[in-house]
Amino acid sequence: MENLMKNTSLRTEGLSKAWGGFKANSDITLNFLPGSRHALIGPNGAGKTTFINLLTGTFPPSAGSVFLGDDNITTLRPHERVRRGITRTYQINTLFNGMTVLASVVLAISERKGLGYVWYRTVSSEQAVVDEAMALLDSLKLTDEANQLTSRLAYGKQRLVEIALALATRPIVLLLDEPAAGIPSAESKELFEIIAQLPKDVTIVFIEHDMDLVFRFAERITVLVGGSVLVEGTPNEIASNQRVKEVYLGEAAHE
Ligand SMILES: Nc1ncnc2c1ncn2[C@@H]1O[C@H](COP(=O)(O)OP(=O)(O)OP(=O)(O)O)[C@@H](O)[C@H]1O
Repeated sequence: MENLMKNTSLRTEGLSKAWGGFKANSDITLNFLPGSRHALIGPNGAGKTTFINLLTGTFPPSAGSVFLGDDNITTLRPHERVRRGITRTYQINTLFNGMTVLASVVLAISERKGLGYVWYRTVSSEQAVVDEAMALLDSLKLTDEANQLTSRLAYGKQRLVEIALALATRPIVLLLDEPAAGIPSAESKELFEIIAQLPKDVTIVFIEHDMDLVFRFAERITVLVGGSVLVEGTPNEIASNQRVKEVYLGEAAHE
């Protein structure tokens, strides 16, 4: 199913996750504005990845709900959420070795279109799929790498291919879990510049530890501490918030 409702917003109400007695997420109520670039920040162990996992349906919440527009999607499974338009990337490399960049993206588009498992035939016969894949690669500055094996690419380029695969699902909301992790800082700035230029109808939620990147590219920032939302706001509001300075930015400065 193609996603036509690009103005749909993702939001949570009282979302919580406990592991035994430990509360990894507590009562998180957040609204991601359609088309915004929204950073999730917070100290290690603050619950950022847990929250992303609750949004994608990797595991069920202990309490609370996830809504996409008017639909309560709390009980939907991950692949059903992808079909609704919620797609993610991971902190770790999840690419298939032995495939070219183009073939990987063609496969992902074919999957979305219900043409999975016949991708060899698709490559030769479905020019539209190849054209879409090449346009996607162009938007991520990966045209020159189209025919290279993903395993041969520099790590930063591999992260971009992962974003291409996520975008191939035509997401309404793209969740990026530390997209620049492990990438040299010059390259990570380039990566974020490419992310910033992605179509404005895609809401992008990203976890990032590098505060320069966060304050440069985010339009909204949510600070999580100890599994709860400390504060949410514009970069200016976050930068001037005394509690954030005390519990997070000050701490980060001492790392
Ligand atoms: N499957 C699990 N079982 C038990 N505890 C877990 C599980 N997953 C996460 N946790 C715990 O929940 C807490 C929050 O982890 P999470 O990975 O969400 O934090 P984070 O903010 O993403 O941290 P980081 O910035 O280090 O990636 C951590 O203390 C972690 O050990």
